[in-house]
Amino acid sequence: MRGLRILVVDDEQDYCNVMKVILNAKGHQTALCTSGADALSLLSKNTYDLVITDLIMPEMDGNQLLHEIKNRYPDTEVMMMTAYGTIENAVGAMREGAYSYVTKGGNPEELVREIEKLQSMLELKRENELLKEKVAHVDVMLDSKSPGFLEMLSIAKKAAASDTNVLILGESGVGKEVIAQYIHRNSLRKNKQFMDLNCHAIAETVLESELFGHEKGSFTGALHRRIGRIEAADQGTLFLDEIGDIPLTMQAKLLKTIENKKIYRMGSNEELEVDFRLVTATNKNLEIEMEEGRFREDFFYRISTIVINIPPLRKRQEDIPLLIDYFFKRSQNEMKKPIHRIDPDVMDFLKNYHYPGNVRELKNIIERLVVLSEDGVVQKEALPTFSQRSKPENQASIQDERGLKEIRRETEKNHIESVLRRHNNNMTKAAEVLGITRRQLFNKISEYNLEK
Ligand SMILES: Nc1ncnc2c1ncn2[C@@H]1O[C@H](COP(=O)(O)OP(=O)(O)OP(=O)(O)O)[C@@H](O)[C@H]1O
Repeated sequence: MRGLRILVVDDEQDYCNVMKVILNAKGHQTALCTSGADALSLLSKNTYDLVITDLIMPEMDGNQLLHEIKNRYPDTEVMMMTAYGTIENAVGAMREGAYSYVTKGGNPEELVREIEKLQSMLELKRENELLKEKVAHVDVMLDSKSPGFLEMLSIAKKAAASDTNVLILGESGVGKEVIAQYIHRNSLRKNKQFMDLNCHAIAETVLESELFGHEKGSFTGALHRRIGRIEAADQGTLFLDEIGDIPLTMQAKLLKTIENKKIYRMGSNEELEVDFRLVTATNKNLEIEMEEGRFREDFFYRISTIVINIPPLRKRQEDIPLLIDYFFKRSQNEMKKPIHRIDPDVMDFLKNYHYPGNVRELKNIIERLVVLSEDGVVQKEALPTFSQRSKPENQASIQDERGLKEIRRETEKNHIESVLRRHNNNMTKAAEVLGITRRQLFNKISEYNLEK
């Protein structure tokens, strides 16, 4: 079991010191202070799982301290220490939210047992939260008939069993996060936290605070202490998506963290030990990023002990029918809209489309089809506009040689057409959705020769 972060509060310094020896010997991290005011000051800077406080102290007594703690830090548990003869007070404290009480000067085993009970309870609480999270994420489809995908899965499974850093590569929407979670679920860390962070387009200070956390007041706007993702991933898995987007300075900081397994929250001198497995992902070509000086080589070698390449959906055509079936079932369940007929043209399209947006695009198209279905029937008119126009055989837009202007015009035209259709040609509504005036919309309609 993971040791707890404990704060002992007692006006007798010697007693505090003895407690520290006992608690640290049991694997806990113990901090000490000799008054309620000092305790509150420490609590405002550090996080503790448990405060063990003497009941009788000058100025602020244990009950007052308990009251403050429960008000300000409801997740921190409090244990009362009480001398013989004041047990009633301690029982009263439990009514106020104290976890339990122990007799001061009694057998230390009593204290150790109480803390062990608390550890089990906290562990259970954490596992419960994780379980809830997992149920939300576990709904994926990894059956496959594609040799490339199956080989990738087998590498992922082997990687999961080790504790090495994994880098997942693949186009946008292929399921990099899905595989990161698969690795976590198949690893020894599966009962601990899976913390993820998408590093794309996050300002550097925000990214630093997201990763490392910060103390209250460490920068303008830091109104509260915040635990960073790295700290929260302790004993679990940290998944950093879009790793190719993080600035060089942050790469250097992360490299140091991976090597030392230690962090400081922003604005704090307290060194925190962290133990996590790092999984990263990107759709960028990191070799080019390194050549062009945007990605550190030493960082690359650290994070890429095992590299997993997820093939794009167009290279695993044989899996498309499985995924179609899976997403139809899932969408029907989620939306409570049973489907009993799918227009054969829709199926034909779904099976032959080249899915530049990969599994995400397939999933979105099917969700759309189910939303737009009427009386359990999926009509071909419900397909997105681009797909009604392009026949499967001319969908190879990877070799599209048109200029940007033409592409922009086509996208604009298709989008206006689909918004108009969705709103039954209601010009006011469509103009509002498109963010233009009615007059501008009229002009676009005549420019693109769209039928109203
Ligand atoms: N095998 C799968 N089973 C179920 N859903 C999947 C599967 N693969 C991908 N998806 C779904 O497709 C969407 C995209 O997946 P994911 O976010 O993992 O892709 P990604 O490669 O990380 O994308 P990006 O590069 O844009 O971050 C998600 O909604 C995800 O749930």
